[in-house]
Amino acid sequence: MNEIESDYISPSPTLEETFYILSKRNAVYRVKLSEKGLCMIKEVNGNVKTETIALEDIIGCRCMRSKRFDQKCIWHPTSRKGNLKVVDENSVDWDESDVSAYLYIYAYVLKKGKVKSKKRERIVITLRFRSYDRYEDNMKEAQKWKVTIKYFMDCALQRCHPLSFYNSEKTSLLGDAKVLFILNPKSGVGKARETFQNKVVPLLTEGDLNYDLHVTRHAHDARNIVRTQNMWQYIGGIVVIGGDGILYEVINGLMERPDWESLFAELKLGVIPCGSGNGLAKSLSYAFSEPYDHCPILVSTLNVVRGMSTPLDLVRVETENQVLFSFLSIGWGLLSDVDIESERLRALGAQRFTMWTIGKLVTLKSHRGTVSYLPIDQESDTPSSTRRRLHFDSEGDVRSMASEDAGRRDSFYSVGSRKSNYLSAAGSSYESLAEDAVRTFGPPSRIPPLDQPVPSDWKVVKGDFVMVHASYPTHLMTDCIFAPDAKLDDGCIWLCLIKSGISRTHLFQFLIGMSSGTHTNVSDVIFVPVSAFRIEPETPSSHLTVDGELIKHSALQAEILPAMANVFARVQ
Ligand SMILES: Nc1ncnc2c1ncn2[C@@H]1O[C@H](COP(=O)(O)OP(=O)(O)OP(=O)(O)O)[C@@H](O)[C@H]1O
Repeated sequence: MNEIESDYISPSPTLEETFYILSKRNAVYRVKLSEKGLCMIKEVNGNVKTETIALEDIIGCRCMRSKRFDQKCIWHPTSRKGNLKVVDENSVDWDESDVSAYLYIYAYVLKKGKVKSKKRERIVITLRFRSYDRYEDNMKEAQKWKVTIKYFMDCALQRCHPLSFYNSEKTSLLGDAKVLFILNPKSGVGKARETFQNKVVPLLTEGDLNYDLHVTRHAHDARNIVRTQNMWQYIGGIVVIGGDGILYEVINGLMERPDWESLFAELKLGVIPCGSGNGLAKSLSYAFSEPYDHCPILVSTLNVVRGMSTPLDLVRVETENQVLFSFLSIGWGLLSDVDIESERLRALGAQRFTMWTIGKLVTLKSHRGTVSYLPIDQESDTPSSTRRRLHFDSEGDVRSMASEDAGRRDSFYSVGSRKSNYLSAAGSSYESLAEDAVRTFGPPSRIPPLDQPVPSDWKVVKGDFVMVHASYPTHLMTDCIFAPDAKLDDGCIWLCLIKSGISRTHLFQFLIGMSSGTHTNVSDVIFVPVSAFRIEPETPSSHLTVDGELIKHSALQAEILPAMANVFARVQ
């Protein structure tokens, strides 16, 4: 046994079978299945070659039977069309003369190379079982392999989420839990429906995912759905097919439920990027070194089909008239103005941001106000991995918090009812949330209310600002690595301040540098990790955005909620 083989097979393979290649004389495949994956040892005229498929690259398998008589290959290591025709094991359209059963195994393996040529490549392995004279017996063998592969995949999921909901008796197999997909047909350039049908559904079928699809009919539809429907039936997760705006709706809709805490602890959230910015989808792939740029939809869908998740920081945002929850960014000034004002160029996709930024630089505006923040000393502060996740009781009190930072329990209840902000988008209808009907739950604040001064250990900067922007994951958009050192659950808000004295050269360097992450060191740019901050604008001269969505202009403060959500990601 060589090194690769022993690595894959130790301690011992669970299933092992020998297959013959009819088209090649004297060629034999020994296929072994263990909890680490598949190991295929090919022997041709005494030469031995070993190929392996790691379990984490396998997304599913299906049992089939033949449709036509003239099959000859026992396995196809590529997606090339052979002359093998098969039908589902339950189909009536089968060839009675062939007693073989087939197992199709679907895997997406990483093709390594230079950064740009790195990609995930589809591999379909077809095993033909025909040792017995009766189809039923051969199918039993194929089923045995299928069940074992599914069992190993389930064990891997269990190892990743040992304390999950599924440990209870409610669901026997992790992989069987249902996923809700919420699709925004208006996101990005308006191609989400086609993308879902052509690129996502085939992967969901291969992964045998149990799911429901909801296509939004208007803005706030997603928010209403997750607030009012039984989300416990979607314990497999909630996945948006759209941009960051639709995920923002889902997160805020969940926070409007009395059972928000247990849902955030159990539910996995996901995004299939069809928007213009797609900041979170890119950040998730970047965090796990996945080749996103080559095929964003494939990489993001694989995250969902595999079912693994990782914790994600959220941010609690309080304005004078509402409490919101954010996963991506908060902005005031230049970048927010570009985001909102370039909406009219939506048909251009992500290009709209670049074009509008150039225009804004010609007539650069500044905005008067005060920005205060509580810096994080990264040397001495507790690393994220050892931070406790806070727990809240049904009244919003913090249970496991130390007494010196006891929660300000009623900060969000004072908000009472809140009017919704409606963004206009051509061709859509809008449905208002009934006033008084919606109440924001979610974790309480641990910082002083907006109408009280900030504590003495906060830093205060007054004056005219070109922009104030904060991000928690790395990427604001696919091509904008705004917080290069961010981790998904580092407990940091990465805050950037640019005052109006900055030269055009430095501002230009800053904007260009955002695509590579070098902007953080440009002169006259303050870039600092904080756990909370406050913006008090003096005049409503600029847009205020949360996760790229426009909110009513007002004073605002934000604080980090470490590891508040769980998101689908390529966790090993
Ligand atoms: N059916 C619909 N018609 C019109 N607007 C909708 C519909 N469904 C959702 N919306 C709204 O569309 C807005 C934008 O959606 P989304 O974030 O999916 O796309 P995007 O703005 O192109 O992407 P990104 O946020 O990444 O830039 C959201 O604020 C959402 O409320």
